[in-house]
Amino acid sequence: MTREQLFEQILKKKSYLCVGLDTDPKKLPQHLLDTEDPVFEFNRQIIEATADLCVAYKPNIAFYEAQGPAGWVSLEKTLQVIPGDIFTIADAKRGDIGNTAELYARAFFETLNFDSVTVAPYMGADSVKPFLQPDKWVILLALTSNTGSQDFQMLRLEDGNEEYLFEQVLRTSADWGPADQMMYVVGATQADYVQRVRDIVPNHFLLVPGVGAQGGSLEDISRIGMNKQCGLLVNSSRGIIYASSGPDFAEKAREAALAMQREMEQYLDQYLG
Ligand SMILES: O=c1ccn([C@@H]2O[C@H](COP(=O)(O)O)[C@@H](O)[C@H]2O)c(=O)[nH]1
Repeated sequence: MTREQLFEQILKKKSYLCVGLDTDPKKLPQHLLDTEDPVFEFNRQIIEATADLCVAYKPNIAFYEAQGPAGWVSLEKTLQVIPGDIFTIADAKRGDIGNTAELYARAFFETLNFDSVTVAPYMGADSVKPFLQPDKWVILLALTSNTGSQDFQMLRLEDGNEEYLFEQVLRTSADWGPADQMMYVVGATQADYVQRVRDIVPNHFLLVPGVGAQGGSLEDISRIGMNKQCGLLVNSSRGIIYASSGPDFAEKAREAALAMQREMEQYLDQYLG
């Protein structure tokens, strides 16, 4: 999917919501457990209930890998029921030497036909370049939402500018490819630093996890992070897909997604540059 197509969807749906399909077999509603593929059935109903409210789905690959071969089957079937105009993100956090990275890119872009994949930039340019493909996106971890982001990302560099390491990561990696093939992960819990991110990458899309269960503010991230093409995909996983654990799970997921979409509609009116 191109940047223009993504922006078109954002304007059409008045939403920059990404629904995280972090489907944990242990958290599935009881009544789905005797279906042929409970994980797929759960995802199918979540997608049916939320597809008109979101512009992206982000299965976190760990939830599928942990199930062995059956998990990959559930993931493949899930991708087949996601409407073609919705952006798909393989949250896989890969990163390896060039020839291995090529195989990761093939796995997610060709075999599974995802639009994008998350990658850790720690191994540098050659580990990222194989993901720079036409109409596909690489989403680099920049400033993550967890407390461990302090350990490395927030280290001050002794380079005279006293920049944080995450700023150097943004500055260097922004030259690896065009802004219409690269996004950055920036946690919603990091609102205090989002202006610093925007000072370095004003035009890139940011994938923003960490609202809802992790406590990040949708308002703050929208006010500080939005650019002329919105430039934000805000993810919520548990807050939407586990809004209820009962037979009404899909209905409650829709209500949670609708609440976020309505808030996003306001921010698009207010902050779209
Ligand atoms: O910095 C990061 C990078 C990735 N994630 C992932 O996003 C979702 C968040 O789920 P919630 O249930 O909405 O908290 C999950 O897949 C994480 O692995 C992140 O949280 N922070």
